[in-house]
Amino acid sequence: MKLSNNIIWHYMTVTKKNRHDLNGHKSCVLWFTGLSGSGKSTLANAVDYALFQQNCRTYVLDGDNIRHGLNSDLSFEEKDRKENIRRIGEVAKLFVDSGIIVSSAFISPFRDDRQLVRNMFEKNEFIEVFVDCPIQVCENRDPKGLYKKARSGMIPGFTGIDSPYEKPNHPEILIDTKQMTIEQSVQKIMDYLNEKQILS
Ligand SMILES: Nc1ncnc2c1ncn2[C@@H]1O[C@H](COP(=O)(O)OS(=O)(=O)O)[C@@H](OP(=O)(O)O)[C@H]1O
Ligand SMILES: Nc1ncnc2c1ncn2[C@@H]1O[C@H](COP(=O)(O)OP(=O)(O)O)[C@@H](O)[C@H]1O
Repeated sequence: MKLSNNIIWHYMTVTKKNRHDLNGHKSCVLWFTGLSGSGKSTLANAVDYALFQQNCRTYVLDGDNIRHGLNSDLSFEEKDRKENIRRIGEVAKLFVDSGIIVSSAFISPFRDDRQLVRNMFEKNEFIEVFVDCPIQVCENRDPKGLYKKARSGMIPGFTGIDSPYEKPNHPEILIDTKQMTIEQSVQKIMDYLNEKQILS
């Protein structure tokens, strides 16, 4: 059932294109997805910094941070993860509409949910970055001690242990953080943005 009837879209005078022209670059979302500990937050932060250094308008949306506020009512059950990603997709869309280059760092374990977000955007605006890293490596890194807790049964439904992660089939960018350094990864992403003429 549609909950909101009689709602009519109001078109604003300042367009997304106007904002791109003002900023000197286009806007997009770099959608980092991968296991906990794969390096999503590290890379989102590093790319954000690299872009900021080039005078780009940027922002990071990070799973842990958003779950402290906007999505603090959501759990890690499948239906709540779905709602988590849907809301972040909508927030990212607002940022992209405002001319900003968004780096989002959410596990976003389900293909359908990522596809739903992709469908919210225009062509070339949604850039899926698969932060690929074997679970053994993530578990060795265990930057927050969560794998240890999950293995001891303290966090039921932990992604990669007893909750699934569905790898992207055709990500725009694949980063193997077992093999690549943070600097190499940032360079690969910057090269992609330049190649797609997002930064010009
Ligand atoms: N059950 C379970 N499974 C996975 N992760 C868990 C869980 N419980 C808490 N955490 C912590 O929450 C962070 C993931 O939040 P996300 O919003 O990115 O998850 S999701 O996209 O809704 O699946 C995740 O952050 P990252 O480690 O940065 O990925 C964890 O720190
Ligand atoms: N090549 C790499 N790329 C990204 N992170 C790396 C890499 N090598 C080691 N790390 C480390 O792995 C950890 C990844 O943690 P984090 O970025 O919080 O991952 P996630 O956000 O996916 O949970 C950090 O401590 C980071 O310093």
